[in-house]
Amino acid sequence: MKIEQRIDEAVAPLREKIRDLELSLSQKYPPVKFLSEKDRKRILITGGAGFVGSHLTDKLMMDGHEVTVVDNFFTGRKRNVEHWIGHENFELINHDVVEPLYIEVDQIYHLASPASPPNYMYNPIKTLKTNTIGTLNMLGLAKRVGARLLLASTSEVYGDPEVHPQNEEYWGHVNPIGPRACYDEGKRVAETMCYAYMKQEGVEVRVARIFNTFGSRMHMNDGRVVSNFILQALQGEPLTVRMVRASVSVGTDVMEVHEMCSQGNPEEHTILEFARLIKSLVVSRSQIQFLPEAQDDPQRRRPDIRKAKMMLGWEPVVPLEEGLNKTIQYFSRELEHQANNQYIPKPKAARMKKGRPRHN
Ligand SMILES: O=C(O)[C@H]1O[C@H](OP(=O)(O)OP(=O)(O)OC[C@H]2O[C@@H](n3ccc(=O)[nH]c3=O)[C@H](O)[C@@H]2O)[C@H](O)[C@@H](O)[C@@H]1O
Repeated sequence: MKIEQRIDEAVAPLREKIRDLELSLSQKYPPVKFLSEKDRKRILITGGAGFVGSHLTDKLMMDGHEVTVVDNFFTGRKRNVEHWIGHENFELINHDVVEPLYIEVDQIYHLASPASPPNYMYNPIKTLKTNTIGTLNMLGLAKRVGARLLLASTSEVYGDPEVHPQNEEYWGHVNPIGPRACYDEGKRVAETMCYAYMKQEGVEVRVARIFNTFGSRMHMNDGRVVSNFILQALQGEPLTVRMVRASVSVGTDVMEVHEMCSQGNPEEHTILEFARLIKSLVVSRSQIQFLPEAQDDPQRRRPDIRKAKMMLGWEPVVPLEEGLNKTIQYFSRELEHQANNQYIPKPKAARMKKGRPRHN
């Protein structure tokens, strides 16, 4: 290898570092409203570096509040909130909610938990601990400091529903020992804990049962249907259809919730329709591949959002195709980012003298 080429290779990572440094020095934050001391809240978001949590962080920061994000980065990523790092209203703490947390806050948005089936099934005991011990810790904090707490729950509390569409009065149909139980039952007991703290200790609680979501900042390995299909279509791989049931979306709407509400897009589509739609939006040549159904996979789900509409005036505002197109753009950029980063020369292993390595 020529000497110039070797120098170039050695200097490339330094160039990259200088560029990052320059970027961080010239960093401008998104515009933030000014709130008086009286209106400004100190808000804790557990799981605030995740897909839904980071969008909520943006909304509350831009509204002018002080936001503390707590994340253990199992599925969350620093990249999702890096545009706020250094802002005087923002703090990022690497912490696992399974351990107690002692801080002063006015409101808690408790979102910490893996949410996609592959992620929550990866370590079911940890998923249970996060949703039970983690929720107890956050409710304990809410009680101590007099904060209001919102729990991000899930339509999975309905299990494989026998009632369609699902409203808040339906108690659900969950297999308590099946592969999804760590999440379904974990969230069910988390809801139970919220209402016990409300009744016994007077803690103000809110519960949002969020249905299947997709949007920017989803992890590439999330494994939920929309991100899987988009990535497969973009990479020309077969779209893996396991089920022909209904699914729903909330795009990236940030929701305001009071009391208990089911929230999602009541527009219902089969999984095959999603596969075909995504394939055509991506203009992909991918095939559609039919796989066997997963165990305990719910047959149909659709939220009845009448209560959310009546009490909060909430309804989804992002049309399906618009949400899908934005998500497609996001994943295309992610794939590009990944491909570009592959060209950065990896640091070479330290050269060793010939002979056996010594261990001191
Ligand atoms: O629906 C919900 O309420 C819940 O959505 C997800 O659960 P799920 O809908 O099972 O998530 P997906 O993995 O996106 O599955 C949706 C459907 O698509 C199918 N699917 C998934 C992935 C895939 O590659 N192919 C495929 O056909 C699944 O078998 C399933 O029938 C999350 O686990 C929950 O956090 C969320 O609340």
